[in-house]
Amino acid sequence: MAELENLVVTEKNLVSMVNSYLVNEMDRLERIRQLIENKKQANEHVPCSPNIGFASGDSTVNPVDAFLNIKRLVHNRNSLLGLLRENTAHDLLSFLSNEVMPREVDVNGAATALLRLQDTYQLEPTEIADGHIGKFAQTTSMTADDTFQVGYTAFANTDYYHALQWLLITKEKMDRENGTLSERNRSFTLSMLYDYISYSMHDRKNPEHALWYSRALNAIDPKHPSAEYVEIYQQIINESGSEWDGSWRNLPPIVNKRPMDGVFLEYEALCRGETRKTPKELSELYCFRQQNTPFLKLAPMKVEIVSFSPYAVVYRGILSDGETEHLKRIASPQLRRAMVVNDKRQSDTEAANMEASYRVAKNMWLNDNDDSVVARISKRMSEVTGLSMETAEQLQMANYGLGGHYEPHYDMAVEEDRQVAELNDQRHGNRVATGLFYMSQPVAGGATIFEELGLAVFPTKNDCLFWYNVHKSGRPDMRTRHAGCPVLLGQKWVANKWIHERGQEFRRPCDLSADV
Ligand SMILES: O=C(O)CCC(=O)C(=O)O
Ligand SMILES: [Fe+2]
Repeated sequence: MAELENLVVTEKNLVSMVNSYLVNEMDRLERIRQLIENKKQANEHVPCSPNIGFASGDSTVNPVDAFLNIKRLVHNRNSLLGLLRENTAHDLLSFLSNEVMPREVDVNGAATALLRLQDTYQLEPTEIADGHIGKFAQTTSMTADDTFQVGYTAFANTDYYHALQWLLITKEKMDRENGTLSERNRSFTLSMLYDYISYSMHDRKNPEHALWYSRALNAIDPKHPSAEYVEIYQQIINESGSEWDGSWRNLPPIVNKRPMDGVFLEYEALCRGETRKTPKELSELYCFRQQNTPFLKLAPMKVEIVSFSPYAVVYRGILSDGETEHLKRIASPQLRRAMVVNDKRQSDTEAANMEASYRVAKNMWLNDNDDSVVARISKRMSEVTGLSMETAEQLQMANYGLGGHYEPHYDMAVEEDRQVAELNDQRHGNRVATGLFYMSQPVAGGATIFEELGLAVFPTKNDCLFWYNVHKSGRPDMRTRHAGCPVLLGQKWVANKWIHERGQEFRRPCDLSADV
């Protein structure tokens, strides 16, 4: 998202580069035309034969003619070769190969992001297709070609639930657009559309509709490889005892329920702000001004408790606008696609730093030694939390992508195994606490949610959400499972400060009871 503004500039640059390419290219073609024109005129003044100079038979071999002809031919050949080889597209080609230019995978990524937003925020696909982002914004309406791209992306990912929705919208839009957009201007054909709808209908258990579209495909393109499915669908219908009479009017209603496997319903509800806090629980929460150190006496911190157990607070206004903007400015050029460590969903051999669809963001790290603002923030964090930052990680800056999110996860290592042992050896113990700084305020979406706690915190710029990931005993607190919801509208920038166990022995001592 941080790069989208640059893309607008990129598009403007592209237009001006294509324009100057066209001017150069027309000039080059004109020079080729003139060369041939001159040649034509020159030929008119030269006797037809034996102008090559080496004519056989009885024609006179005139050495001067021969010299002139050879010279002219060589000269013309070189000029023509030079003009043909002149590569005026060179700059344009290298611009188009530049990594800032979006590629096919980005179109697919953006389409997948729309589908994620549709599910999480319970948006109607028809509304999205007409350019409505919930109640938040109205933008350009999509054409049949646009909605086909979304449906096709889902289809290619074997997500037939979304594919069916978006392909049917495409069909409807196409019927409405008839005449204004010819097939030549579309990236798909009617056969493709009927083929994909038919298969999606079949997958979503609508055999009558699958047959209907298969027949339609057969009618327009009898040689299409999928046209033979007509018989298969007919058989499925016969075996199902369907009472359909074969007419369009009596087609049964389409069924297309969202498949629920791998769906985090709790997560999505919290993202929409449907928290599970009772009025009583809410009434117990409070805010206070923290003034327990000499520094804080001079500059009290506004603290808002959002959960008592595990302890989680929001430090209001812990950053200034100037600091936030400074950090985003220095981070922007270095943002790279975020990797996840030790991915549990992969086999051990693949477990390394990797991209994952469940974490869609770009990030980079800022070191205390590199920048005085970064160092100042660490110091302030130590002041308000009472914890040592000696063993904390660098500040991780992250900018979420289109529909960017981070699915439910723990920040600390949760297994009493090699992972924790490694952390103890090299990384100063487990991540005892997290400070999540909000560096921007998305217009909609992008909450940080805690599934177990039924808690959703919506980002507010310059604030920091802080919580303990482990009990005082050092045991991981499994209630801290949390997620970053997809951004519906606007920008989401965060910065993570992960604080480690070593150095906190006297600041947060072990308690007599294990799980406090
Ligand atoms: O962006 C958020 O709200 C959560 C981010 C997060 O949990 C993380 O980066 O570990
Ligand atoms: Fe996290």
